[in-house]
Amino acid sequence: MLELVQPRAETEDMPLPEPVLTARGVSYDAGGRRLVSGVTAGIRPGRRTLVMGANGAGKSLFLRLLHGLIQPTEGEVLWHGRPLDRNARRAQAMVFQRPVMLRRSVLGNLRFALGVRGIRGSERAHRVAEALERARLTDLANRPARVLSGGEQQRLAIARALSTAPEVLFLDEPTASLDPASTHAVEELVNAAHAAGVAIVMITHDAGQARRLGDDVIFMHNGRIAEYGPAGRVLDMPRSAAAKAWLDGRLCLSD
Ligand SMILES: Nc1ncnc2c1ncn2[C@@H]1O[C@H](COP(=O)(O)OP(=O)(O)OP(=O)(O)O)[C@@H](O)[C@H]1O
Repeated sequence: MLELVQPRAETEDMPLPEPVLTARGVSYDAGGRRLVSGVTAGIRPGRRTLVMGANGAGKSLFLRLLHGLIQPTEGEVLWHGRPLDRNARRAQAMVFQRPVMLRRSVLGNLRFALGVRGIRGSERAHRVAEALERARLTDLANRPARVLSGGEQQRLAIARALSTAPEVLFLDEPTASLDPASTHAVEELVNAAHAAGVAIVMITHDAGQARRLGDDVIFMHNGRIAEYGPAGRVLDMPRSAAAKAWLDGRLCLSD
């Protein structure tokens, strides 16, 4: 029987809520290699889970598996205890390091994302206005989204994702190419989403960011979860050799 790998009540007195997403013994093979290997983990509602690990450790693949963008070779991903389906994916949103912008205005990008989910009329207008304000892009609403700066595009991508009211927001290194001010703006958006009850699953290489944002940290190594626990504990007192080495700057590649 598989044991769920998730933070025990190491520093918390409250019982843990049921995971919204569960990976059970998930493996993923491609190119004749096992790239994700036997990952078992639960993503809990209302938590910010930061996924860390060296380049090539399998972090992006793990997020894609959780979001249902790729299918496990072995094992399963469960959404509220049931197999992931199209409706489950619609209750989730994903933002990439290089945001995907439609060839439309800022406003058009927001309207489109809501329209394809059947949200129209005054509800859509309300959500668009809220997203523009949240992303601090109201003044740029009519500008083509593709001419925005990297930071502005990332704010738009996150606000667009949040406008669809997801239960889970996946972020794959959203601040990797941003300056400190833009990084701060993105972190504010992530925290606003967290305050609204959205479960956050975010990849970062930045231990400072993981300390600022993380409730939990999943540390990956060679396609496996080396460690999963409360962020402060994992970052300050790592138990796995891989996390210790990475935090000491000794683990540069997933070797
Ligand atoms: N479709 C594929 N076919 C073959 N190999 C792949 C495929 N997708 C990913 N890989 C390999 O799987 C490994 C894990 O990839 P992944 O993108 O998950 O790493 P990561 O931890 O997100 O790395 P980084 O921090 O560099 O973004 C890498 O060695 C990558 O080259």
